[in-house]
Amino acid sequence: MALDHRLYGYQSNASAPSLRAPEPLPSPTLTLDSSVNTPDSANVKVVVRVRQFVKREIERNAQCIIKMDPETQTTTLLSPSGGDASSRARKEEKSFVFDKSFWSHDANAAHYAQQEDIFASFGSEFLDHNFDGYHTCIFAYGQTGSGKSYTMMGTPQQPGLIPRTCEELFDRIRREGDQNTTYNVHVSYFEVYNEHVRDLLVPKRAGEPLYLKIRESQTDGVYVQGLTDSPVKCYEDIERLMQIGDLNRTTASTKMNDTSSRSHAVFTLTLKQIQHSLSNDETVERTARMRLVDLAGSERAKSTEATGQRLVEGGKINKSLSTLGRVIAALANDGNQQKGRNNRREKVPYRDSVLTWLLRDSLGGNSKTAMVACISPVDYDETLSTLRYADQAKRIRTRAHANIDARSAAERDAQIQSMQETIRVLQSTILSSRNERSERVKREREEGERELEDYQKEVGKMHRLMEETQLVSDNKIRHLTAEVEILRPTLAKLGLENETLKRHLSLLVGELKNPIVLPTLDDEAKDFDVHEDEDDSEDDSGYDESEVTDNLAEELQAEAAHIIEQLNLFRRRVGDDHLRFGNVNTIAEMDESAVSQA
Ligand SMILES: Nc1ncnc2c1ncn2[C@@H]1O[C@H](COP(=O)(O)OP(=O)(O)OP(=O)(O)O)[C@@H](O)[C@H]1O
Repeated sequence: MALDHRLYGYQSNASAPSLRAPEPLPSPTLTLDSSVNTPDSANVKVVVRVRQFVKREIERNAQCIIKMDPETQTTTLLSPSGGDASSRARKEEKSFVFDKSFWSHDANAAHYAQQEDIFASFGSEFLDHNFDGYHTCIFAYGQTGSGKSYTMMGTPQQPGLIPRTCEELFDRIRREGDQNTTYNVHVSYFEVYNEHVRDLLVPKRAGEPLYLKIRESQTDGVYVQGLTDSPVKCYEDIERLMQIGDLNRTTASTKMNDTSSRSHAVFTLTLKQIQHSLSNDETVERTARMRLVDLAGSERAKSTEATGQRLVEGGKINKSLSTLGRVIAALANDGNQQKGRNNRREKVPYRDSVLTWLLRDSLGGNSKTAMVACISPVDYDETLSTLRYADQAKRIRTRAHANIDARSAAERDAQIQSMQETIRVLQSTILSSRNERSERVKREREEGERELEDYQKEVGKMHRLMEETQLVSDNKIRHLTAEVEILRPTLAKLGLENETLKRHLSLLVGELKNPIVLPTLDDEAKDFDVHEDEDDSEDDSGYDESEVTDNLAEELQAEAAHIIEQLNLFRRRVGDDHLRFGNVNTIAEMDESAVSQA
């Protein structure tokens, strides 16, 4: 698992009941391992899954033409029986080796792959990458009705990769997360339908559908403008959003599938881990984006018997999938020839479809990517086409790097300020272009609109940054308050021990200075002779007990002063954060209790 506890440990000596003052509380050292920012070049991981027969196939007594070898991970497409001699000759047996070949055809088979097996084989590994700060993408590809939605989303009884990834994400944060790190998770969900982007988290409205624009920026790459990006605190929040999204997704019944997805659906989780250091107020941010894509299925009009709207949809789906095919082929070829990046960018036809344009980074850039090729157990041609796609995808190499950013609290504040300034400039530009009444109005209006969009984006970013800063601060306050609470009994105990020792010492010093001498019988006999010599009776041993006890008292006082100094340090740190971010009640309470303890 990827969470590195060396970075997170925060030790407290509070439980050690000794007279030693506690060590200054160590803050975790935030270190950036330079190796994590070296791009990690790796091949796209490709797995294949064959589903069981569906009702219509059982009814027509279909024959399974897929064989899988769990040892070698080979998937074999068998030549179907029946048909004429020329078609049998054309449909010969073909074998392919993948990272995994999942046999989900026959539930009684020893190597039967359930939903949890798919997640365990790479969903979990991809989450490790996300916690390390890498972007990932898993996409399901295959003909209509081959099991893509079942694999990605699943059913309430048999949840697929998306719900399992989300649940495991929050489980890990709960199990392994630590108090020096703030975890911030956001979810977006959109579909590409007939080459248009629709936000699946916004309810469908009557009338004109609301399509979103695709834009590109230097800092954010290609993105969907105005897409809902909902903050989520727990798995139940995501579950609710998934339900909204699935209700909004465009599906229809076709001859090949009762609930056929008519769009490509892109579910994105963004995980931001902000790790803070109490000693220098620095933060290290790891930002990872997980894209989980359920593509629409390729389909043959002959098989689906689609007409009208369904036929148009099918055409668009096939067109974007064929662009995806060309992108995969170009990237695979590029991976083979090991050409430079600039060369790659020119050749790969990302811009030829909305889907490939949006997935550009996931397919050939900064992402660790996996493809699940879903196949039906019966259709030779469609399955061969899917297996060929998958075989090509194996050769694609992506170059992922960990998205890690270290900055001080001052830099965070400076960034917020600079954003405020950008927003101010954009606001005034928009206002002045609105007031302008020249012949260039149209062009300027368009520019104004673009500026307005930039403005809205900047405002959104600034809000996010402020929200994160607030979360980090709350976390630090919680952390420091907890430390003070842990130290409180030790401090009280030390105070008591200190008082008792002081009393003992003063008694001891008093006794040494004025010893009480009880008379003995001999003394009584000599009773009258000793008085004159009393003041001269000095100890000549050289060991001055009063000096030792004085030293001890000084040491104890110094330790007590050190403890008080530590407490004051806590108060100052907590005070700083409260001054910056508010919460007056708590600091007042802490001040009171700290003063009373001191
Ligand atoms: N591994 C599996 N085990 C059991 N049933 C499955 C499995 N895979 C798919 N199915 C069933 O097969 C049918 C088609 O699956 P699904 O809707 O996931 O296909 P799809 O590839 O998403 O199709 P489309 O591209 O048309 O949306 C569904 O009834 C689904 O429940």
